[in-house]
Amino acid sequence: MNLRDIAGDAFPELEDQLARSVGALAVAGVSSDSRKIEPGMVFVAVAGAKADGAGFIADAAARGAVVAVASHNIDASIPVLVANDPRRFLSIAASRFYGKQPETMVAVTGTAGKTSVASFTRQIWAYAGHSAAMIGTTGVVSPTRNEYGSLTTPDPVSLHKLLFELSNEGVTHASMEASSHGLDQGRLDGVKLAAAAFTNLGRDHMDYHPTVESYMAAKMRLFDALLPKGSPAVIFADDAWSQQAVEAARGAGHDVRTVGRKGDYLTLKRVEHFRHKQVAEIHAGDEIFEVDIPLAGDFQVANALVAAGLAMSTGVPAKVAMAALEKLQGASGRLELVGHTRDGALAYVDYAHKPDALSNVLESVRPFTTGRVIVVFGCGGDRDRGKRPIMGEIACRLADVVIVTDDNPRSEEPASIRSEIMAAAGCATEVGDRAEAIRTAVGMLTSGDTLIVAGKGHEEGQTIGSVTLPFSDHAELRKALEELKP
Ligand SMILES: CC(=O)N[C@H]1[C@@H](OP(=O)(O)OP(=O)(O)OC[C@H]2O[C@@H](n3ccc(=O)[nH]c3=O)[C@H](O)[C@@H]2O)O[C@H](CO)[C@@H](O)[C@@H]1O[C@H](C)C(=O)N[C@@H](C)C(=O)N[C@H](CCC(=O)O)C(=O)O
Ligand SMILES: Nc1ncnc2c1ncn2[C@@H]1O[C@H](COP(=O)(O)OP(=O)(O)OP(=O)(O)O)[C@@H](O)[C@H]1O
Ligand SMILES: N[C@H](CCC[C@H](N)C(=O)O)C(=O)O
Ligand SMILES: [Mg+2]
Repeated sequence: MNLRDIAGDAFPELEDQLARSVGALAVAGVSSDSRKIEPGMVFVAVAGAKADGAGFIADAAARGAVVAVASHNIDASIPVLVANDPRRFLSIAASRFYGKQPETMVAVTGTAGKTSVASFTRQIWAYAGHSAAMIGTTGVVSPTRNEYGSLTTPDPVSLHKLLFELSNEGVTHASMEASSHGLDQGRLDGVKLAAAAFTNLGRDHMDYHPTVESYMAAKMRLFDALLPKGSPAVIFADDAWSQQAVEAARGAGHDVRTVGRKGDYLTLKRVEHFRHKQVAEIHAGDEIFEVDIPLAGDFQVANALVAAGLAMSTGVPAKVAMAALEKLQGASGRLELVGHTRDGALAYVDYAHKPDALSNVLESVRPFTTGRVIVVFGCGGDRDRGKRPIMGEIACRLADVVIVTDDNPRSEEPASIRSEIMAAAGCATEVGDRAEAIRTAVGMLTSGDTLIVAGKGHEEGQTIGSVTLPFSDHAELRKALEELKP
């Protein structure tokens, strides 16, 4: 492949530059990280949060890059092409270089529920007989893979390499999470979407997005910049931001399909909560279904509806999608029942690490808790500080017992993170060591209580400073429950 081939016709500003001999250069790959450059590759210089890629062109050239792409002209030993938006160039070039992706791809955005929706969509497709994969916070799941991941939306080069591989492995359907960082940084540009979805909007990532409006605008890029005009846009109807999402999707010319109590594509008429399942009456056009969803938590019904909407919008009949909901497995660490005490108190791991998620999960378990709701949680270091007191207040308002502990303090002083939470959590006890906090909570459990260990979900480490030590809420919770048994 030559440079002209991987740029295609998406960059009018490059046409003259590519018409010269540089356009015919054979290209061995593309990367925005000079440390990953191998001979013959294109280096794309992007300005990031920590560094400016333009400062690494010399390093890339020394490692064998044949050409660089940047936002402005820079003197270098290799030709430098000037593109309006190097991040977009990176994504489009990666998609053209790898050239293949599963035929049916969907993406879901929203503050909470992305991983669950992506996972449920994969499960519904698989139930309908398709070879299906999901890509998200918990990693990659496909008929042949179950790999742990680090980013919710991978960087464009890793993403397109992965899509190429999945496609070669026979995967025809793939669902992915579109994080606001991913959308803002154009990581999904070049993915050919058949449908897209929105779950909800709450406070998150205020360290990255200056205002909630700009956070919403980043999410809406999924509809106004990525989804091809006229495609199905599945929108959860019962969130405070639903109407705005509907308007954004309609404005972009999409086929809007709302789901939820106020939904018109899938309408939730009634839901009964049981300890480990919920029975929902769902209307799909003229058809009425009574569905046993084998998961706890109101929010899982919302996620199941969004996933069913995506599956139906990509060809799965309503009847098959509804039958698949009865077989759903929760995504790892999302209100996941880990065990119980001898007298039946339940202990869950959950990934709530932002205010709305925490209030949702605490409210979800209340209906089936005859005793106390006990919560153990902390807040990550080097992340939005504003959410700390908000989460402290929510915990004390919605739980009966609150233990504040550490959750990936990263470069921050753990005690000062805890004290910012404690400032608004007068009811709480502070136990810094997370394993000890979990043991303390388990020791308090009596019949009818529910314990939620929130914030880390599927994570397998605790990052203190720059070191990540092995740590699993599941394992610590199981150990503590085991120790209790005589
Ligand atoms: C703030 C943020 O989103 N950073 C992401 C971003 O990095 P960046 O572009 O800002 O990079 P930078 O470190 O400033 O460097 C600028 C450029 O110089 C290059 N460089 C740097 C050093 C060098 O020697 N040579 C070189 O070429 C870098 O490769 C980069 O291209 O692009 C990188 C590649 O795509 C990501 O790995 C990186 O994720 C960091 C590790 C991260 O922690 N991101 C989190 C916040 C994130 O993206 N989270 C979301 C949402 C999570 C959720 O709520 O679900 C996610 O999608 O995971
Ligand atoms: N639809 C929803 N509404 C509100 N809260 C939810 C919803 N779905 C999930 N949650 C809460 O958010 C947590 C994370 O869920 P999930 O991993 O599916 O969301 P996510 O959007 O992928 O989150 P992240 O951005 O952290 O990857 C759950 O453990 C639960 O506490
Ligand atoms: N994708 C999110 C996950 C946060 C999970 C929580 N355990 C924390 O470390 O804050 C982030 O990196 O901000
Ligand atoms: Mg996720």
